[in-house]
Amino acid sequence: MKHFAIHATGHSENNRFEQQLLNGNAVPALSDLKGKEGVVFSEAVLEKFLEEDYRHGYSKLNAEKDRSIRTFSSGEKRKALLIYLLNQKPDFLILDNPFDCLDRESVKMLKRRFEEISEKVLIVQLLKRTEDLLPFVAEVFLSEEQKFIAVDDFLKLQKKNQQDQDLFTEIPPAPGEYVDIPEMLVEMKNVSVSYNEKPILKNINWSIKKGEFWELSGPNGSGKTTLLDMIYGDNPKAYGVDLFLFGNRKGSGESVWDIKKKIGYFSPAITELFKGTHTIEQMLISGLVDSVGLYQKPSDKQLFLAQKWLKTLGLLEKKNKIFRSVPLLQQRMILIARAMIKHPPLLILDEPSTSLDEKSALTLTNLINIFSEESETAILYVSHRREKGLNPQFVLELTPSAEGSTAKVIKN
Ligand SMILES: Nc1ncnc2c1ncn2[C@@H]1O[C@H](COP(=O)(O)OP(=O)(O)OP(=O)(O)O)[C@@H](O)[C@H]1O
Repeated sequence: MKHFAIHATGHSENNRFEQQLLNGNAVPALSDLKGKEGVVFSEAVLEKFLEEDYRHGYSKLNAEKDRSIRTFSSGEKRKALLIYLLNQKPDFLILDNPFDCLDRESVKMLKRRFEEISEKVLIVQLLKRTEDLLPFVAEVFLSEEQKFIAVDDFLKLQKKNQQDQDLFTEIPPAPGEYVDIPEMLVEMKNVSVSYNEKPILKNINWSIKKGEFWELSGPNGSGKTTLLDMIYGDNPKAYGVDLFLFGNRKGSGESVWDIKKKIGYFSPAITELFKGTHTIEQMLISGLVDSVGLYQKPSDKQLFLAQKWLKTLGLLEKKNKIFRSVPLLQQRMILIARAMIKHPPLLILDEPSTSLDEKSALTLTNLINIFSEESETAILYVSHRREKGLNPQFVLELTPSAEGSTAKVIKN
């Protein structure tokens, strides 16, 4: 059986390409599959199950019936989906970037599993990262050129592409200065968290100071999102523990809204919040006023700053384009720049390179490194993938155990 991969880059103008493929239209090899039973492993399919769970309080993915699938960590949700799909005994399986959000061990385990099922089931892998390429794939279809090439030629091409990367050399200035920001932005002292008596985090001691660049890492379910949520969200677990944000104990004094004013935030999930018809320029400016989209006339100063960022990102000519109409990489860079534009005391980037190909991820890494060097912002970067070239000063590594995850600080 000949399996294949389809490579779509973040630069591709045609974001609907994957959808056409899933309908069996764009690639002849896929139209051969008509009449056969196929299943799709993708974020969109997962979302449907989550919605079902939201509406009916139950989803077919949920093995642990006493707990909503929505409370599973992102890795756990994906594993549950895969088990469900394979139980359908499909003729073919479309894997839409199956390793996004999974830790190394899970990736290894899944790769072995895919190898086994490839003996009976035809696999089509929608691929962004070369390192994710499944070993039994024979040919790669290039979505931009609309042609198949051999795997070896594909790997050579990717290597060359990564060398032709544009580098950022500077970032636009801060709009103003934050006053009364203490040296210690985040401080946790012996913080432990459990859900339904299951320990998740154990005695976490962690402090983030002004201007520091941190990476938060750990396998699926180790508690990264829980920690982030305690800082940025309104996770009730943040109250009643020794967690201090910008000098105040969380839950006393400052409101969540006041805290959010001092934090820039990006996670791929927020892209979904921007369903309106805002232009790229408006999207950037909305980062200065902490709104989802822009609903007031921008000042000259705001327009000037947006102009500088658009120039830095090479998007000046596209400033009046509707945000949702531009390619994935550009949407990603705009939302990350939106989080950076106010030079917040703390910038949180939650899995910012998800769904990007290698070259796009390098571009993003370069922007984050430069921002860290040239601004006074502290950065907290969360990811499973060790991005090539990313320069955090410290890594907080979570290691799961039966009593909850413990944390270790690694200095780079
Ligand atoms: N509301 C909740 N109720 C019960 N358990 C929960 C709840 N929220 C999270 N958990 C559990 O807490 C653990 C930590 O989850 P968390 O999402 O913080 O992990 P993570 O490191 O971000 O994982 P991933 O990398 O897969 O996103 C997981 O086992 C998860 O199932």
